Amino acid sequence: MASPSSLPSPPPLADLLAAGPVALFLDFDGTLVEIAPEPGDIHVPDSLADALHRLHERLNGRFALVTGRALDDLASHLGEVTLCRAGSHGASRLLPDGSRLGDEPEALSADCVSELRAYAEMHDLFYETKSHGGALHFRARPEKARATLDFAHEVAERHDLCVTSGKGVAELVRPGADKGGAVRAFMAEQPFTGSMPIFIGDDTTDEDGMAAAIEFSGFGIAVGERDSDAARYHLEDIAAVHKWLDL
Ligand SMILES: O=P(O)(O)OC[C@H]1O[C@H](O[C@H]2O[C@H](CO)[C@@H](O)[C@H](O)[C@H]2O)[C@H](O)[C@@H](O)[C@@H]1O
Repeated sequence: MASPSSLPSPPPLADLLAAGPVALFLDFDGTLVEIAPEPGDIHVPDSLADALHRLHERLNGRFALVTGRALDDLASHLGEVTLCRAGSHGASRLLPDGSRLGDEPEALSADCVSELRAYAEMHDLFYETKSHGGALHFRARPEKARATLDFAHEVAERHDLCVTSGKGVAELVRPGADKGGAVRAFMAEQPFTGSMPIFIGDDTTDEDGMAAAIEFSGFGIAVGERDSDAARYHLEDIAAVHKWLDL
């Protein structure tokens, strides 16, 4: 596990592009936009969507957003985009024209959602309704982190689900929902095939995306103050990400 301070800064993107075709996979919360107290509170600059479309052009279409948010939620913050994007931790994937890449994942059962909602209410947590999962947010109640994670694992076992844990959150998802799956799915498509993937992210869920980038001879860039197993490089914060990408 590498600490942020032990990882170097990445070479300039222009140098990497000059050496050969590069594909960029970008996380959203904590990488492109600042973390906020609750999921709906994020501030997304009006200029961000246009800047990402310019980046998509610069990379000749080898560009994808890969987020834990559901894609409809992403669109409610970023607007409708004509970019490759994977939501619900990589399980729900769209191409720039809006056509689907792979199957749409199933939603959680009503029973499971009721159980999660009841737990959130009882323990004063924020419950985030998601298209293909259910998230228990304990950012405002950090003392509840351990118990919430234990509860999430117990629910996952009973409902044949998995748990993804991120910054202040435990989420129930369908098995196979991870960001590595999104990287592999896009890398099998033109214009990504044969390029060197770079995955940039700030959270534990991004480690799967970075590990998948390594499978294709690429690498990961960890953002912020989190130790990383998979990253080769480090960028200090969101401003540094924007600067490196020239957004
Ligand atoms: O993969 P990402 O794009 O980083 O999405 C991960 C989760 O992001 C959101 O939660 C996180 O950001 C919130 C807003 O800043 C913050 O309040 C929360 O504590 C963070 O966990 C989103 O709500 C989740 O659905 C995503 O899975």
